[in-house]
Amino acid sequence: MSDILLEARHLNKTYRQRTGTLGLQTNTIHALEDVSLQLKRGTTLAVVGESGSGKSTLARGLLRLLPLDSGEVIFDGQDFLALDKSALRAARRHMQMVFQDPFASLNPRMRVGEIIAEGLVIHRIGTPQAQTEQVIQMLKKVGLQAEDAQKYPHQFSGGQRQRIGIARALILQPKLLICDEPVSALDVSVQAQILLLLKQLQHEMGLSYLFITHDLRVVRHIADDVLVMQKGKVIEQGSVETIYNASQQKYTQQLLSAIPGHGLRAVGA
Ligand SMILES: Nc1ncnc2c1ncn2[C@@H]1O[C@H](COP(=O)(O)OP(=O)(O)OP(=O)(O)O)[C@@H](O)[C@H]1O
Repeated sequence: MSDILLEARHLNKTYRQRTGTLGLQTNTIHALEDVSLQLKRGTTLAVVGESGSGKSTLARGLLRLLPLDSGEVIFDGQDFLALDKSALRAARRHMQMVFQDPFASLNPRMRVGEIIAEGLVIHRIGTPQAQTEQVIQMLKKVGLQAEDAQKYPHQFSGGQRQRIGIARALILQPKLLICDEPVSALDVSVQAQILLLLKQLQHEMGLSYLFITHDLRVVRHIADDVLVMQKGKVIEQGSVETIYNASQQKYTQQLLSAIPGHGLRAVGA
């Protein structure tokens, strides 16, 4: 078994936008240009870049939630983009996503227990009783309580709602978790708790994370490796230490300089 869980090779994606008063002209946006990456099992790869750099397009392309123009995605040894419908459904069980806004991504009319159990129900895993037990175990794992299964999302704080989002994503025991700005909507003290929880769960469950963020402060706490994107291109990649201590790129240095305490050390160097 390869120690690489996810590999992307030369991904490209363009969007066409209608412009002009009558919308008769078109403008091509290169959202991904020759993007390649490798995520090692049990580790975290952070994808960093400012707004519009292509991070969400990359996440959605990797999951086949949007079609890519070209490139290859190898997930757990399989040519992911070539899988037929039933093989894709089976593989999707092993890749789950945690979203930025835990309120918008949780159905307000469903009880928390039902939200977390949904993956088990869709994939017809276990009896209703076994599903209930698994949901309760998962609630405890993410720092919530069994009684919380009966409540609705609006009864929780932002941080607790993100715990629910994480429980929902992990109930199927996936191999890969794609986290799309999972702490950006939270207060700084709550961010730290959620990052700590993600780290503990990674260790306990042997998870691999692709962690998308615009915030290099967060990266330092969670990532092993970092990939920096600008305007659809990978401009730098390496271990978190290399990127923090010896970034070669002005753009990365500028992102770093926005971190309080990191200073302007390297900018313009
Ligand atoms: N459906 C779409 N149609 C046209 N252009 C799009 C579409 N989705 C994204 N884009 C453009 O593609 C580029 C990359 O967008 P993307 O959302 O992937 O970046 P991002 O780094 O995730 O940004 P953010 O942090 O703001 O979400 C941007 O220029 C964006 O305007």
